Amino acid sequence: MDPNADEALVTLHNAGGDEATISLHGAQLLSWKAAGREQIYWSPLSRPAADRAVRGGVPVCFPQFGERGPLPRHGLVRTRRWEMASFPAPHARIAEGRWQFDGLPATLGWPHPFRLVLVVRLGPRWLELALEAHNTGPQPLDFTAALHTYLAVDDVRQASLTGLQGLAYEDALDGNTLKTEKAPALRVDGEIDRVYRGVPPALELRDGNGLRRLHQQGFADAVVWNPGLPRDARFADMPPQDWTRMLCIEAAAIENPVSLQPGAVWRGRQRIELPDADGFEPAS
Ligand SMILES: O=P(O)(O)OC[C@H]1O[C@@H](O)[C@H](O)[C@@H](O)[C@@H]1O
Repeated sequence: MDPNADEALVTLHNAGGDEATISLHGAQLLSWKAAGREQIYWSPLSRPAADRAVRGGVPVCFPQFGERGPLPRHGLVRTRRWEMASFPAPHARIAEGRWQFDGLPATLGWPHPFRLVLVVRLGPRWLELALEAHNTGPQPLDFTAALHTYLAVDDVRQASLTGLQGLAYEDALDGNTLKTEKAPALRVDGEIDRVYRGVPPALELRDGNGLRRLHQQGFADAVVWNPGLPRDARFADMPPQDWTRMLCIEAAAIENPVSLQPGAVWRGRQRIELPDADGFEPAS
């Protein structure tokens, strides 16, 4: 990698031949190749640049999810350069890399100092992103956060997501009205933007290429988002027809913001598994 480039990329390789690529720009995972295919959507029109978010991959949203506060949408860290804190050993059974961001009031214009650490672990047919937030300041730190995962699907209209039935969700397309999910398997055939509360530890996404199981810990909520056929300039960074090729399933802490005391650490993670793929070994 060119260590001076804002978007400098690092690729993790594990012994089973899986790969994951992460950019220093936002510590954003851009690609995960496993079981012979790309598992993550990344827009071919997106270009990482200082102060610009990248459409696709796994943006880290912190310390504000969406527009639920005074900060830019999805917070302060997805558009900043992170540092690589430890490099992966080549071709280990589980490849691991660690990225770090120090949020300083002088550079962010936000009064609460913090440190974020993102650990990416690439196992046999699974990928885990673990986020740590450290309150390095003298006051309590309140935040919302998400791992905004864009999953690649062959056609979202043929996909189904199970595990949400019976959960309360906020429907952003209906003024954040609180509703209850009735569908045993959620199907997406256009725009959707929901925050599901109190999600179970595993959701299952099925599409023409098989099953992906999504585990989350530390994050109580899950966002399900797809823009449908994009209607405004905000999505100029994505080919319009690509809405069928992606579905965001985001591990999130939104409904109950996290309150961290000085010196305390919060941890949340999302793991995506391909349990039916050859070579799958569950995480230990
Ligand atoms: O275009 P952005 O800033 O990356 O946001 C994309 C989407 O992110 C989702 O998490 C939100 O629920 C949506 O409301 C939002 O449109």
